[in-house]
Amino acid sequence: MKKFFYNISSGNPGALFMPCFTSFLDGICKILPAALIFDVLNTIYLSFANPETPLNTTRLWTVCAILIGWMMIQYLASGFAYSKTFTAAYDASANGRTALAEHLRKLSLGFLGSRDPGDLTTMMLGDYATVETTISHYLPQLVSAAAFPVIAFIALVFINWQMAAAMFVALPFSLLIVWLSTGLQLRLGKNHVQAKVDSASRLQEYLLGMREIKSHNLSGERFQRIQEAFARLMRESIRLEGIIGPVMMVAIAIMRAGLTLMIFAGTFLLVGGELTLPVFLVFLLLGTRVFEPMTMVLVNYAEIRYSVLSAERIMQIRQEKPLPGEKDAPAGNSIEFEQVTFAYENTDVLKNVSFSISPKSITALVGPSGSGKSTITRLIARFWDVQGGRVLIDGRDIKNIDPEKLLTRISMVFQDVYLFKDTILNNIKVGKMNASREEIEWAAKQACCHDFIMKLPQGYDTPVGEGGCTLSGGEKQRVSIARALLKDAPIVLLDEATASLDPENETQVQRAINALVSNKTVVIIAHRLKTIRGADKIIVLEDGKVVELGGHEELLAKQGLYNRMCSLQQQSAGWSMKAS
Ligand SMILES: Nc1ncnc2c1ncn2[C@@H]1O[C@H](COP(=O)(O)OP(=O)(O)OP(=O)(O)O)[C@@H](O)[C@H]1O
Repeated sequence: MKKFFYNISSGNPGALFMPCFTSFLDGICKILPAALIFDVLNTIYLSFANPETPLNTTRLWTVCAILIGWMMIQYLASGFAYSKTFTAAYDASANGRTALAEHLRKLSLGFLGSRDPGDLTTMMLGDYATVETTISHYLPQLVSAAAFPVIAFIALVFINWQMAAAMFVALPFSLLIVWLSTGLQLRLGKNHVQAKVDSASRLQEYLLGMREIKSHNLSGERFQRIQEAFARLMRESIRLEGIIGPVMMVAIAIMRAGLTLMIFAGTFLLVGGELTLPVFLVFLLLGTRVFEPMTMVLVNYAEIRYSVLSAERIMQIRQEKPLPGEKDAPAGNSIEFEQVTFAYENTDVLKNVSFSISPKSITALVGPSGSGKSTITRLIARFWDVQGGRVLIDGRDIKNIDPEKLLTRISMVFQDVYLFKDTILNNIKVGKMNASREEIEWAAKQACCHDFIMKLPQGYDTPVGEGGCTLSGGEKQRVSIARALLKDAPIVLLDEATASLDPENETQVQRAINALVSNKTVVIIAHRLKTIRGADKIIVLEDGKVVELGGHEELLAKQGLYNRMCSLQQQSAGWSMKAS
C-alpha cells in the first residue's frame, strides 16, 4: 500500500494526504444521515407500536432541520474533497511530467537509446493520464471503500452483532478472490502496456519514416505492421476487460451475498422478536450504502491495477541513476583518452584507445566508416560513460564532472541537425539562451545564415518545422554552426560540419568555422581529407583502434592507411556518374 501511494504520487506521497483526508471526511458526512434516518424510523415506529404514544413531531421536525443543515455541510465537504483531489491529480501529473522530462535529460543517451521510441511518449502522455485519473477518481473511492466497512461494522456491531456479522461474513471471500486474481491482472496489464507501447512506436516509426516509406513504396508492409500493432492492442484491451471484468463481477456478487444473508438473519431475528423493525430497516439502508464504494472500486479494479503498473513504469525511470559526477568543469581544455574501451551494447567499438589533445589545437579524426570517430566525440561530451580507461579534460576524469557543467564548455556541430518547432531566431538562441538579437544576427552572419534568413517570409521570426524540415540540409547545418558560434565554448567538436554545404557556401562556411575554432580546442571529423590538412594532429582510426597518429606530411610518409585514404579520395575526386 505504501508503495502504491509512493508510486502514484511520483514519489511524493505527502501530496496525497489532503485528498485522502478530505475524501474520508466527505465519506463520514455521507454516513451521518443514515443515523438520523434511523431516529426518524424509530420515532414513527414507537408511535405505531404503542398507539397511546403520540407521534413526536417536534423530534421529527428537529431531525429534518438537522438534515437540511447537514446537507449544506455535506455539500461543502464534497466540494472541498473534490477540489483537493483534482488539484492533487493535476499537480501530480504536471509536476511529474516536468520532473520526468528533467530527469531524462540527465540520463545517458545509452539508456535512452535502449528504450523503445514509443515507450517514453506513452509514459509521458498515457501513463501520467492514467495516474491522474486514479488520483482524481479512484483515490476517493478507495478511501471510502477502505474506511466505510470498518466504521460501519464497528457501529453496527453495537446495534446488533448477529446482523453485522451476517452483513460482512462474505466480504473476506470476496477480497480473497480479488487477491487471488492479482497475478493474472498483473500479467494482462503488462501485456496491455507492452501492446500500447508497441502501437505508439509503430505509429511514430510510420510517421517519421514516411519519406522512406513513400520512396521505397513500402506502404503495404509498413501499414501492415501498424495494423498488427493496433490489432494486438485491441486484443489485449478486450482480454484485460473481458477476463478481469467477470472475475470482479463474481467478487462483487459474493460481497453482496452478505446483504441476502443479512435479510435472512434479519427476518429470522424479527420473527423471533430479537430485532425491532427500525433496526432491521437501518441495516437494510446501510447495507446498500456500505458496499457502494467497494462495488465501485471492484468495478474499476482493472483500471486501478493498470494505474499501479503505469506508476511503477514511471518510477522505474525516475529511479534510474543519472550520470554521476558533481564537480565543476576544469578551466583547462586539454583532452586525453587513456586506454579507453567502449561498447554501445556488447561488442567493443573502441579498444584501448589512447591519445592526447593539447589546448587550443586542431585534431582531426579520420578513418573508414564505422571506425569509431563519432563515438570519440560523443565520449568527450559524455553522452555515454566509458567502460574501460579514462577520458580526461585538463587532467581530470570526466566521470567526476557534472555532465551539465561539462557541456557548458563544449560546442558541438553534428551531421544531423535537429531544429525545434520554433522561430529561426529561437533556434539559433539555443546556443546561448540569454543572447541579444544583435548577438544572434552576428552569429548568423558568421555562419552564412543571415542572407537566407532575410529571404524567409518573416526573417528571423519565421517559424521552422519540427526537426527543421522546412529548411534545406545545408541551411540547417549553418544554423547549427551559428548556434555553436553563439555558445562560444572553449572545446569545439565538429562532426562532418561541412558535409551538406554546396561548393558556393563551403568557402564562406569554412571561414566561419575558422572564426569558430580560433583559440579553441577543436576535434574535427572530416571525410574530405583535404579540409584537415592543416590540423595539428590527425588521429587515424580503424576498427575502433588508433592505427596512426601525427601530422599530414608525417602520415603520408608512413604510407599507411591515411596515405591510402588520401590516394583513394584523389581518385574519386575525378568520379562522375556514367550511364551504361
Ligand atoms: N547508438 C549506437 N548503438 C549501437 N551501436 C552504435 C551506435 N552508434 C554507433 N554504433 C556503432 O559503433 C560503431 C562506430 O560508430 P561511429 O558512428 O563512431 O563510427 P564513425 O567512424 O563515426 O562512422 P561514420 O564515418 O560512418 O560516421 C559502428 O559499428 C556503429 O554501427
